[in-house]
Amino acid sequence: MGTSCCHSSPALPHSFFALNLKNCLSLSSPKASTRGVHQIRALNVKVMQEDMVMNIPHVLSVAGSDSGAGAGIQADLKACASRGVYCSTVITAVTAQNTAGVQGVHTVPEEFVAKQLKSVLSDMDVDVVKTGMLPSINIVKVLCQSLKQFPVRALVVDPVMVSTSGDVLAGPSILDIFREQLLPMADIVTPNLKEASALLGGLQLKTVDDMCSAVKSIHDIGPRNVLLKGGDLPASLDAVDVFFDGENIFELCFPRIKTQNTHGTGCTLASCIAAELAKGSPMLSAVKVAKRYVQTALDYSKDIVIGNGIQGPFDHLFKLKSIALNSFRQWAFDPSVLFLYAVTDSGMNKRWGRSITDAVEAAIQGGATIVQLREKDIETGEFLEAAKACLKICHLHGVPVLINDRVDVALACDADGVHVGQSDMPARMARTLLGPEKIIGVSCKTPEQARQAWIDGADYIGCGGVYPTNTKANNRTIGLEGLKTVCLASKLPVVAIGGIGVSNARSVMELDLPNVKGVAVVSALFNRECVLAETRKLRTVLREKPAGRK
Ligand SMILES: Nc1ncnc2c1ncn2[C@@H]1O[C@H](COP(=O)(O)OP(=O)(O)O)[C@@H](O)[C@H]1O
Ligand SMILES: Cc1ncc(COP(=O)(O)O)c(N)n1
Ligand SMILES: [Mg+2]
Repeated sequence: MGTSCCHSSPALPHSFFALNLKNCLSLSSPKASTRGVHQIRALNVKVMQEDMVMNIPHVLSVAGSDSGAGAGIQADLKACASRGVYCSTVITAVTAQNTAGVQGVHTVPEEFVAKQLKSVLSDMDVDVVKTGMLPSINIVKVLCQSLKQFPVRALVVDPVMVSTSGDVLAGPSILDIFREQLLPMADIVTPNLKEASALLGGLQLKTVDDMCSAVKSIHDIGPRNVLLKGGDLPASLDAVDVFFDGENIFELCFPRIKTQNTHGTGCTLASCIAAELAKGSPMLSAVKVAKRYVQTALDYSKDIVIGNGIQGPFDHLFKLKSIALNSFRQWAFDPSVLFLYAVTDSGMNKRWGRSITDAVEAAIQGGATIVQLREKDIETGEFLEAAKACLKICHLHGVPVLINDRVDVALACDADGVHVGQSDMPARMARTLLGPEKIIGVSCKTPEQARQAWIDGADYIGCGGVYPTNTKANNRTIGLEGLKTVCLASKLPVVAIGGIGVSNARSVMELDLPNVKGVAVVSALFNRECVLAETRKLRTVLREKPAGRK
């Protein structure tokens, strides 16, 4: 690795910050003076009189605005936010831009760029400056002056000249000042193929070998590290970026994602590098994380459609895909789905010679309103595949799917939620991992557990065993009385579970407890020859009006 001391001060995990704040004294190194950053600090900690305060890692993006919000300042804000880093902004140009290209550029006067720079840099503790579109020579000049006046710990330069759409964002007249002033101050410069070619006087760059020699020539201009991006290599090739730290060349090679949604990849990559450096990462790690991040975001967003042009933006927060998949689902959890709650059991299905998916399909045909996959004794890979297949079937019928216990499997297959027991992952932690919109159910036997489930952000309670059952070993039966006690103590909707079937489901419903929304059933559906017929029978029983009611 190169000479920058950021390489010799390994990053520490964030939990370290939290645990050791009281023990850390004066960990911040002095800010760099004129030439970029040799002193990337390992910890974002500073001393304020007696008290320790932790600075949130901070990137300042100096870039242009993209009205379509796929690239530029908007991409930088999203990338930093998703990497957990604060991002302030200095806007150098306002572009009229969409997925078809750039329709217009309005350059901000350099005096006003200087004013924005001063506002941010004189007040806030910026760790890393990341530059994007710098549309005039004078803007580059004021930026370089500001960096000398207010040194920061790292400078990431994305020498934006040509957008992914092929539009010119800074003309060739910018090249001299880039070469003479900006690049020599940079800790890393991240040109794409066209920009690298322009920096090298029009040199043709077509292969990875070309890229490997180009990074050395660009390094000679003065930046400490060079990352030459290969997004624009022929589509038949992998997405190869070449990194050079002054000593070693690294080819960072990832499979090319087949997608039109690559608008803003360059801005995002540079912002993500800046964000990782702001957290204290060494340069190569920052670059690797950034590349992986862009790859993952592209993969998640490969099928989204925003705009009618050829180059769409991608989703920095990796969420649009799951929203699109789950679009049948109501935004708020609807407790009425607990009505006929089918819980699978791999042992039972094996005994009857059917697959999980066949069992689930039959339960849905019979009228199940929600499905929980409770697979205690199969391998994770097999569980995940079965879960994906069940999700497809259930979603076709608008039926939500929950995963028992395995939050990892729920995340991996983008299930609708999880059901956790008292000895599984705490509901509060599951909520943190799954986010606000997923369904979380908790098994409760006591009013105290029910109260805790509410505090932890659960959506419903599974209460039982109401009747004796063989499905779960050492499971205390709480009876109808126990069910009543829990229900009266809780505001949450409840599904009754444990030994419930066609013969006794009505006694549960006839308790007439307003929060009992339905019954959850394992053996009565799946330990039978015909799952479809049993589910239908149960549905009929549940739908019967209580005696004496019209
Ligand atoms: N289709 C793709 N699949 C995977 N990675 C890609 C794809 N297109 C671009 N990238 C990656 O996105 C980043 C930005 O690259 P590039 O598009 O070359 O820069 P720019 O957006 O500045 O033109 C690079 O890490 C590149 O390898
Ligand atoms: C305002 C602005 N800045 C930068 C880019 C480069 O975009 P890309 O990351 O796709 O190369 C852009 N299209 N618009
Ligand atoms: Mg690109």
